[in-house]
Amino acid sequence: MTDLATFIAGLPKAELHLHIEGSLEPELMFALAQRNRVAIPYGSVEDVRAAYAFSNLQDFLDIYYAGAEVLRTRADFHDLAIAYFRRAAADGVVHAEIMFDPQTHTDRGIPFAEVIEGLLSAMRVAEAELGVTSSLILSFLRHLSEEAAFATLEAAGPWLDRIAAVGLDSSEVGHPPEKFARVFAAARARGLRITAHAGEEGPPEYVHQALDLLGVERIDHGNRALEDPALVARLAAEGMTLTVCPLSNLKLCVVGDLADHPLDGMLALGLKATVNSDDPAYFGGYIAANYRAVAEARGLSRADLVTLARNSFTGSFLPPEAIARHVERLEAYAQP
Ligand code: HPA
Ligand SMILES: [Zn+2]
Repeated sequence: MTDLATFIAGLPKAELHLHIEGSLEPELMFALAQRNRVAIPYGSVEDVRAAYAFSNLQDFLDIYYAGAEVLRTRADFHDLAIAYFRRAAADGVVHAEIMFDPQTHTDRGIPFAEVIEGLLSAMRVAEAELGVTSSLILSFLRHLSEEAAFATLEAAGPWLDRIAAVGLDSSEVGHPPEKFARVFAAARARGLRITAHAGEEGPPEYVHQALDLLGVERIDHGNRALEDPALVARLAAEGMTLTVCPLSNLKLCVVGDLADHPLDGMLALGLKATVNSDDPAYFGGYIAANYRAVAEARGLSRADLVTLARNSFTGSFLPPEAIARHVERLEAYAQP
């Protein structure tokens, strides 16, 4: 490993923007297809990887939802999540807040219990064996209705004490946050924390709505907020965390080239940006690969990398004492 790669892998960090279904590697997709006797439209692992050429978010989502068809049982969700935790631990992740899309599964007849119990059992193993703590973010699919989101929140009822937050993902343009204002109010009333994808492909107005109508505590992506200086000033003044995903941005053509990625520009504007992997099996790398790629493309300093790691803890949904402990441990890495 290069010095930079060693430094990045050793830097304790939290991952705040990770779709567990997006960590389904082609090898596991094939294994689960066989185990569950599900047909998949690929002849080989190489065929799958070759299909991962996207020109926008929707191109990716079509393939991502098709891939999720192989996930059927609680053992599948356990195996999926434990594979992610192993990769994350090797990348220096000590805490992960993982999104899952229950509707992708319940709409295929998979019980909510199978999905969440499989994830929860992997989370217990990750903590006991890898020392990685984690929490769950239930993400509503925004291309579906408000009514369907309410039904999903209802289905989650027995597990609400094991779910940290709700989120909002899937096709952004045409599905503004305002569509889900009432569901998010209900989630807040049940004590859940709040995040939402906004400003990935959608306009700055969607970021305003996420703040004003959903009450988000952080913004997933947020790239297009940079088009609105007043919004940037507000996000900076409120100390709002942005969960930025450099390789995702490249693969979904949110940026044309990593050399033009706005990550360090965000930091310079006083925004609390973080680095995350989004859907690592589809976008070509886990969290350390994201740190490395953007660090090389933008010439980030070690101090910038420590700032990004610090932001990942301060932007997490961990209790304040745990955040303070993680931040203090980072001080050793901040020395020049
Ligand atoms: O990056 C994303 N954006 C929106 N929806 C998603 N679902 C998985 N990944 C994403
Ligand atoms: Zn995402």
